[in-house]
Amino acid sequence: MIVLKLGGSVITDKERPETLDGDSLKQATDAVASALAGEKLVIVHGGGSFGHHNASEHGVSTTEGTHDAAALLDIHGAMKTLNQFVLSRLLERDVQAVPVHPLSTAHRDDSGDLELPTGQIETMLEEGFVPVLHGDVIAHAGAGATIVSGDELVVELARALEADRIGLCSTVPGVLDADDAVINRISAYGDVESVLGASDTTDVTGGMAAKVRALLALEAEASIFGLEGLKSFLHGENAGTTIE
Ligand SMILES: Nc1ncnc2c1ncn2[C@@H]1O[C@H](COP(=O)(O)OP(=O)(O)OP(=O)(O)O)[C@@H](O)[C@H]1O
Ligand SMILES: C=C(C)CCOP(=O)(O)O
Repeated sequence: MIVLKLGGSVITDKERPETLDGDSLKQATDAVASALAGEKLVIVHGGGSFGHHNASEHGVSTTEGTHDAAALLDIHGAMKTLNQFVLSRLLERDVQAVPVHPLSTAHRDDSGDLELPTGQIETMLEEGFVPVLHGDVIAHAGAGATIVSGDELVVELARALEADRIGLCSTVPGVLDADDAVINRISAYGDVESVLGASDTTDVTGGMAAKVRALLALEAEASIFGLEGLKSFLHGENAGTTIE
C-alpha cells in the first residue's frame, strides 16, 4: 500500500495563478500508470498555483480560519479544478482514479487536530480504485474553516491505512543541504533544521520544513524526491531523501 503526494509545485506553474504544468503532470501520471500492478495506491496532490493564492487572498492558513462561505467556495473550487485535471490525466492512462474531497469528509477539532475518516478510502482501495485527495479548506471547530495541506493528509492516511511506502514528489530532487546536494537520509530534525526553509513561492502550508517534521513523526519510512525519481520510488527503489 503506497501513499503518494504529487506536489502542487510539480504539477502546476507556481509562478502563475491557476496554471497547470501539463508536461510535468503528464510525466507524473505516465509514471503512475506504468508502475501500477495490482498495488494499492492513494494519491494526494497539493495546490501549487491553485488554492494557495486564493487562501492567501482570504487570509486563510492552517491556523487562521474564516467564516465566509464564499472564501471556502473560492479555495475549494480552485482545488477541485486542479483535482479534475489530475483525474482526467489518470483516467486517460486507464488508472481508475476517483476523487475524495476533504471539505466533505474531514475536519479539525478545537485543538486543530485533523480528523479524517478513511472507511470510504479503504473500500475504494479494496474495489480496485485509486482515491485521489487534495489539499483543501475544511471546517475547524472554533475557527470556521482552515487549510489542510496535502502533506497533512499524507501523514494521516499513512497512519490510518498503515501504508508500507510513503512518497512526496516535489519540485526538488530531495531535501538539499547548504551546497544544494541531496541529503540521502534524515533521522532527526535538528540535524537538518538549519537548511530547511519555507517554499520559494506563495505557499500557506509551510514548505520543506513542515514536510520533514511531519514525516519524521511517522513509523514508516518516507521519501522526498523530484519527478525524475518518481518511477524509481513506485518500483520500490530508493529515490531522493529517505526520512526514517
Ligand atoms: N533544504 C531544502 N531542500 C529542498 N527544498 C527546500 C529546502 N528548503 C526549502 N525548500 C523549498 O521547499 C519547496 C518544496 O516545498 P513546497 O511546499 O513548495 O512543495 P510541494 O509540496 O511540491 O508543493 P505544494 O505545497 O504546492 O503541494 C522547494 O521548492 C524549495 O523552494
Ligand atoms: C492551499 C490549499 C487549499 C491546499 C494546500 O495543499 P498543499 O499544496 O499540499 O500545501
